Amino acid sequence: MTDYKMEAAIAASKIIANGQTIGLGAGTTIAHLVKLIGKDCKFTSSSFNTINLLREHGLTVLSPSSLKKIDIYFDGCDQFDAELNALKSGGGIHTKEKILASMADQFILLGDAGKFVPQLNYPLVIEILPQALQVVRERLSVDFPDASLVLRMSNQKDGPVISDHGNFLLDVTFTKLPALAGLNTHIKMIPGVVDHSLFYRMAAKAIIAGENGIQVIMPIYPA
Ligand SMILES: O=C(CO)[C@H](O)[C@H](O)COP(=O)(O)O
Repeated sequence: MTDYKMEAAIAASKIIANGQTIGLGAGTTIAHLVKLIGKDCKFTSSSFNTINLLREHGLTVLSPSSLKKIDIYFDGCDQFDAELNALKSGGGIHTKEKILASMADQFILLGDAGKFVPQLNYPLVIEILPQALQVVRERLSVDFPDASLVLRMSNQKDGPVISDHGNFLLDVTFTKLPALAGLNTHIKMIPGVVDHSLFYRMAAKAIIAGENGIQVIMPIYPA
């Protein structure tokens, strides 16, 4: 059976040029890409696992805090739509991922064709300062009364998952995702919210692989 994530990673590896600074996110498609890299580049990553993999492959890893910009940021996602709005909820590291995506000349989404959906319907995750959990929950339950709000719990220890920044993660499932432009700013403006997992109109292109081969998708914004 064809490994479509590997196919997408192979296509992505051909874009990388010697001397570039490359940012990498998390997940299985990115792990394939790390194994394929044959260029003399510098790397940075938002992911503990990806950093370890880069080091195992003898690649140069820089701290994101030492950089102002990067040439390309490649990352997977849970879902994306025709505007290349992406939900990156599962990994719980969207805050760092969004910073790297914003630093890149090009943010390129990678994955199998199943990630491309007509309408996003995956849960949104919100990173919240612990002291603001109750007030943010209350605000969300008033503003989005139909949404289910679930504090992400650890299955490896007692208590909630703690983010890389010492915060909580709240998974928000909407019956229907509200209009994305408004949702993007509305959630971000709630005091106590660090960031949410909707990457609104940030990606420059998506490279996906499926039954029809490799597709490079550019964002289409309505007039
Ligand atoms: O955004 C993410 C998690 O929130 C990851 O990048 C995504 O899940 C990776 O997917 P895959 O393992 O299919 O490459």
